[in-house]
Amino acid sequence: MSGIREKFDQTERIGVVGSPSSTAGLNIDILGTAVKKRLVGSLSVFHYAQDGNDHYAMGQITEVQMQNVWTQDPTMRGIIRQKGRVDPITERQDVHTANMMVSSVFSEGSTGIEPSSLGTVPATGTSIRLLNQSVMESLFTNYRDELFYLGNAYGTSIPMPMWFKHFGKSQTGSGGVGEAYHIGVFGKTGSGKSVLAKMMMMGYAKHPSMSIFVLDPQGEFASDLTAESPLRRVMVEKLGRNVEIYDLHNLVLTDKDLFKKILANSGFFEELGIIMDANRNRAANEVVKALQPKKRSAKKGGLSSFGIDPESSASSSGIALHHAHTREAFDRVWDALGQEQVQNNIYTSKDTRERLSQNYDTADPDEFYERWRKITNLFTYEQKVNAVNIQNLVKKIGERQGNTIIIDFSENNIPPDTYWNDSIRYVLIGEFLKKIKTEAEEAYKAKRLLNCLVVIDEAHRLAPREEPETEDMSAVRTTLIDAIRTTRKYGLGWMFISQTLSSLHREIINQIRVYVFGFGLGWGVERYALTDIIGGAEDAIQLYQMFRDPQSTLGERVYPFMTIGPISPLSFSGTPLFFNALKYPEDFVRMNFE
Ligand SMILES: Nc1ncnc2c1ncn2[C@@H]1O[C@H](COP(=O)(O)OP(=O)(O)OP(=O)(O)O)[C@@H](O)[C@H]1O
Repeated sequence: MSGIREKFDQTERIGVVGSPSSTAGLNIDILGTAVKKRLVGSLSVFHYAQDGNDHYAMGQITEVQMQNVWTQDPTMRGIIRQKGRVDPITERQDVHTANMMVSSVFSEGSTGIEPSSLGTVPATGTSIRLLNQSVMESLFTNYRDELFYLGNAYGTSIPMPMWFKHFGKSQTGSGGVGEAYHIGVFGKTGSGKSVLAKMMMMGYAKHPSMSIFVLDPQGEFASDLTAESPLRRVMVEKLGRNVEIYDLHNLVLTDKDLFKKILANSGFFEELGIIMDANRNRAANEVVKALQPKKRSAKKGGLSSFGIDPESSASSSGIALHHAHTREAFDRVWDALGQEQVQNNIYTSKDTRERLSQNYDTADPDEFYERWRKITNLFTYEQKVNAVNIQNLVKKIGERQGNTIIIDFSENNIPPDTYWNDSIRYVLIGEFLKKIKTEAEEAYKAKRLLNCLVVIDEAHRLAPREEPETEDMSAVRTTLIDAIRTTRKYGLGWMFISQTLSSLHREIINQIRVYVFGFGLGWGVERYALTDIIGGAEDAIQLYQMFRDPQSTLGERVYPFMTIGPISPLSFSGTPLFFNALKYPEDFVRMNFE
């Protein structure tokens, strides 16, 4: 036997089961010896018999109440008002009660400790004790290698056991779930959510078979991994993972339609007075046609050689997209835009066509070439270190398991000669999302699970609840929602990091399985959104509202979180758990990697 009963008997008794209680929530009468303890958030445990076996039920104390009926009597009130206290009554007659939310139950049978459930309510008078590390260790001996720590139970110094199982098929000892979880990490700015998301990422990174892909619009993960940071030390030195970081200095776009889209939206045509969407799109088509092989001289490949055949660029037959940045390519395009037939294709009405013609004649080609070069630089391999296209980059998560790939889309990492704006950022992210989804589908068709976590920072910008302002943003939102709906069963999970719940698309929130809430969502619209998710569990909301803003605390900062979902052996009933994040990096690295 595990000796758990002896250890249990040695733990501190804080109260007894009181009445009324139910399997959903227990009422606890707090013992006089425990009323001066900080109990809210404490992990507590009780022993009871169910189906002839010893059972241990665990949970957190969510609320402590005090009542003294004597002091509510009007006469007593009067005396207390004058004297401040009535000795036999004030304090002595105080009755403290607490609510305990049971989050997990284990039974001790002949085969050892096994998960069970609270199938009955223990008798009044059943002792409630404070869970200590020694009991916890006995309970989880079988899972010891899988446990991972993000924090201590709220308001205590007891580490809260958690686990981050990979998304692949379960092999002996590797504990895969065989499907992915979508995860949401929420909290207002400064609540510590980015740090927590990184800690969770490291939890997953412990599995050598799991790939991690980070879409990093702020460059936060990238900068943390480039420098000699704790994150880098853990990922590279301790876990021996292959970490690759890419930004626009490396990325090469290859898609012809993407080129048309970017060109049409780049302002290039506006400078020629081509304003309306439809006309700009037609103009972009004409540009692409101009780069294609001329019909009479086309010897090989025709359309299919466009953008694919690296040898074709200099030939008169066509100019490959990755050579479009050359002056030769531009001259050909510029020349085409001056032709009457081409202008006819852009504008059907005579007036507008003539205006275009005039604008063209007075335009300075050198100036236009400068603009052209910045756009086409997105599509070239030249002068790029480790040049890689989106397709090949995404393949890295499928071809070799255990890769960690970070794509930095931040403003401060744009090469000087490259055209860049928010719209392109969205278009690029959209391309990544589509390719990632395809990669997962292909793996699944080949009877593999991708076993990959995609981390998306600033998720509310990519999938806002309100209708996005532009078509590009709207397309990204649709792609993202579509991807997360379908990829779970392919072993592809998404971790969304966001400052808000209320402005993130509902469909994303609905698909999330593991929620982590940091400080700052307890009021106004955020509170509504939160209540919606946790099903109106008032106790939990009240405890969540006691969280203090880490940015305005005196002394050492604590970063409190509430989590719901299958990331802890302490919670398989879906009840929220409360913890304070471990001090990062010191305590976190020591607890998990040393
Ligand atoms: N567990 C922790 N231990 C020590 N310091 C922490 C911890 N969590 C966060 N911090 C510190 O608090 C600050 C804010 O944390 P973080 O960047 O994670 O917040 P955030 O909620 O992601 O904010 P933003 O939305 O602005 O990115 C950082 O300086 C970080 O180093």
